[in-house]
Amino acid sequence: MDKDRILEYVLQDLPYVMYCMQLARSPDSFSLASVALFQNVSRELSSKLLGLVDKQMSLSMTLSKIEELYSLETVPKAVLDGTEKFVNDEESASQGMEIEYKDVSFKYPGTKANAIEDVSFKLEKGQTLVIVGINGSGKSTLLKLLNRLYDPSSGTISIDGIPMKSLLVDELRASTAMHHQSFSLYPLSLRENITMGATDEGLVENNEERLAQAMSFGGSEAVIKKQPEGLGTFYNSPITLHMSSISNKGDQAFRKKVQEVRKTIEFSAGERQRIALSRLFYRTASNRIRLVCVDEPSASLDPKIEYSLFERLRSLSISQGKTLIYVTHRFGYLTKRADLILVMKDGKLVEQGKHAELLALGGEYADLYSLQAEAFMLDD
Ligand SMILES: Nc1ncnc2c1ncn2[C@@H]1O[C@H](COP(=O)(O)OP(=O)(O)OP(=O)(O)O)[C@@H](O)[C@H]1O
Repeated sequence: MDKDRILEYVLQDLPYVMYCMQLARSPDSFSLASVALFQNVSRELSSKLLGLVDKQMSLSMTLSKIEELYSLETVPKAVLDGTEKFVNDEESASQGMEIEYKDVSFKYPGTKANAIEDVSFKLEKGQTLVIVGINGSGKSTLLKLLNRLYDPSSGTISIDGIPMKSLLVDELRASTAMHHQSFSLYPLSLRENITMGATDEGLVENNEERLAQAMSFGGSEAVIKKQPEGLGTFYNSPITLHMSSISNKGDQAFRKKVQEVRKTIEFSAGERQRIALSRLFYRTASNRIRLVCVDEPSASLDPKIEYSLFERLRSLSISQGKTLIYVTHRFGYLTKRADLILVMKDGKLVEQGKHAELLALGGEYADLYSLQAEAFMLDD
């Protein structure tokens, strides 16, 4: 039996307890009518107290969630912030970002082996880099270091010739649009899920054209269209947390709205990917973004869709002068268009160059390339 029921029983029996006690103390002064009255009052009291307990519990749950949110502010940064300003205005965004890794090695905290070892390469402003290699070869790690989620264990990464560690992290991140493999969708409306990444001000609310383009480029138009509230549909809304005690009576229209919002959406992995990619395009359209990074969206996208995604990103990057880094398992179409290809193996950069140069080498790239039968079929 739960504690609410126990409390209810105790309060219901209270009049009889009082009656017996009073009877023992002064048998003449107590009537059955007063017991009935007392019972009515205690029933009222019981329901009020139960309501109060209910409210207090949902209030304390809400307060502890709020406390958790505020505690996020005090989570220490995993990397030390730099002091140098990083220019990310409209003019610099149209020039892209120069990136240089010099003898960079990195070991994840608590692990023994290096995830990447002695990696050196240079990417000029506005160029397209494609990183390839088998699973676990260190491709994602290269991007994580570039976003300063971690710092190299040794070696240096420079941006526009400045050591990355000396730049202000927030400004550097504000100039980068990054789609990680482990992206998240948040318990907000689909509109907010797409527009939340914008780094420029004043555009989040009212830029329908930019939003429509992001949905179209990211391939989420059809996914959003079939949702009951379109862009206003909540993705696994947190409303159940706060509205759990809403009564069955009350305003019908309000209850209907709450029920709509409470519905959870089931998205396939590919559909989730398309929403997240639309977020990337929305952010990329900002005039502060100088670098666009995409980490292997191929797992949930078929080859044709991945090619068109890459092509859109590439033409956007070229027309707007942004630097583009694309991590993929698929060769051919993508790598042929890259200014630079990095081939990773066991954490090492084993080959780098352009498609034709690497094919001529007859090494790792040529081996992997020859295994990509489906890429040949779809290649132009
Ligand atoms: N958070 C982590 N903690 C410890 N080790 C990690 C972590 N993330 C990755 N690694 C290890 O670092 C190495 C490189 O991983 P990384 O994810 O960079 O490879 P990848 O080439 O991107 O792989 P995939 O193609 O599977 O995405 C692997 O050995 C991996 O197990």
